[in-house]
Amino acid sequence: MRQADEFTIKNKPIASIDLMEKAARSFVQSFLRDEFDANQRIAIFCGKGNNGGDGLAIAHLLLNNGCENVKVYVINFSDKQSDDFAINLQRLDESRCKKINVSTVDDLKNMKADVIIDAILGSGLNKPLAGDYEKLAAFINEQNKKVYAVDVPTGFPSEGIIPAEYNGIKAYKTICFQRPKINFFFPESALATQEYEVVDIDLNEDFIQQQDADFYLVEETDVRELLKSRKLFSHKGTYGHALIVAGNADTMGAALLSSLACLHTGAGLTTACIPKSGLTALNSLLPEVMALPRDEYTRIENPAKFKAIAIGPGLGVSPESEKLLESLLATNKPLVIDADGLNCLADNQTLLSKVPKSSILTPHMKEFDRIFGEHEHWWDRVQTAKVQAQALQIVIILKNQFTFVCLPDGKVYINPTGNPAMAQGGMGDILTGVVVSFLAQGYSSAESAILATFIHGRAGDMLADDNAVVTASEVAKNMPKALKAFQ
Ligand SMILES: NC(=O)C1=CN([C@@H]2O[C@H](COP(=O)(O)OP(=O)(O)OC[C@H]3O[C@@H](n4cnc5c(N)ncnc54)[C@H](O)[C@@H]3O)[C@@H](O)[C@H]2O)[C@@H](O)CC1
Repeated sequence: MRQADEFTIKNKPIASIDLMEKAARSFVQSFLRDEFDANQRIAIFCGKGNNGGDGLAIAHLLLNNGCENVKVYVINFSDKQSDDFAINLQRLDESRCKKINVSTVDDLKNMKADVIIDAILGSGLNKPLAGDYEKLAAFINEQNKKVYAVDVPTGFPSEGIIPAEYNGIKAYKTICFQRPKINFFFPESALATQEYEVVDIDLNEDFIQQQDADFYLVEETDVRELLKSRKLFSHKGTYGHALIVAGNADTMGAALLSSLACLHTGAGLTTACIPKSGLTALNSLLPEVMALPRDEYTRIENPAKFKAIAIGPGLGVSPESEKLLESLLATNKPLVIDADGLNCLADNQTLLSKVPKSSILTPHMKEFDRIFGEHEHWWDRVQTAKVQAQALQIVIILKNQFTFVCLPDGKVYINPTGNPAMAQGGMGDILTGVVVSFLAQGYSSAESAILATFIHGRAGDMLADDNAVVTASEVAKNMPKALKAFQ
């Protein structure tokens, strides 16, 4: 973003102070949509860098928009100030805005506010808060008022490890500029902001798109570009045969859910390899799905006849499961490995090096740590996933509210769809069904992983518009609708 700021300033042409003004205007537009009440007391805390400069411009704009009770608190903990902060301070001094200089937190004894705007430190944060800054953050948090953070809450790192003992400002909402910060996608960000909104500040989009980056946010346009529509004269053979090796006597539901999702995302044929005890359930609930009955001696004969194979949901961890997995690994054909398939890898790490290239692993946090080691911070976990995807030349779908799809070339795609209404058992099983379905239809492993996570979350989002909780089978059955929206 910093490079984009510089590029925009050099090439647009736009002076940095005007870019700051544009950022402030975008912030105010969003803030007033949420909070407009001309009588509210609004306290704006401004540091002396560009984040503070934004805060000063915001004060000006709020006054011009009818907010009469705006007070600016200039945080004077350092002598350093940015040029644009100085320009905006001069402008503010010439206005009727009330301004208070804060040299220590004690200067805030009489501070009263209904809403607080945090423009103390932004993306320039280069070390954890300490001393007066830490005290100030604690003071603001203690006010128990709605805090709107400008670009990023003070003390919250935009990238890198988020300390478990977070001591920065706890924002009600963060209004950030042009792109979300990577760290907003980690669960630890809930410590710093309840929500965030991204506002456009007219940075040069072509430049941003051209940048080589490690992290990409998947957008609807990407999905639209990747998804192919079903063709005239096509038949079931066109869309591939998927095999799902899953289920056990007491976890047959996982196999059924995976198969259901595979079916509803368009694989030409779906076969479920399940224990004999599940055949009645499969035949009565999913008549379109074929069965390959399994006992402890079963090996998949002629795996080459399947276009794509998934193994793991509800499979159980046992020597038989491990042997079955090992036999599939030996085919050297990319596999989708989930749940107990992953647990077998964790139990027998020698299998990891045998995972065929372009296979797709779909672990949640615990499964991931069982295989690749404990991680205290999500930032580190994602870095490990990135490194392992490259080292093993596989795709790792690291599941979370925002799922990270780590590709063999080192790129990480962040999936923005999905919601807490989907936090229920079986959701992972259906994701596996969607991934193997796309793989069977001829998409590459990377494409299958990106498309599956997006469509899976989107199908859930559509249902969550009208429902507080959505079940895995409902999400699976909503896949055709989610897909149709992209045709
Ligand atoms: N042209 C631009 O660069 C734009 C920048 N914008 C704003 O500028 C912000 C970034 O501004 P700056 O780079 O000036 O940095 P900040 O305003 O975030 O921070 C100011 C200075 O604080 C110091 N600092 C860092 N960590 C500290 C700590 N823990 N304790 C005490 N001091 C610390 C650093 O020396 C840093 O340069 C963005 O977050 C955004 O709000 C927007 O106005 C959009 C345009």
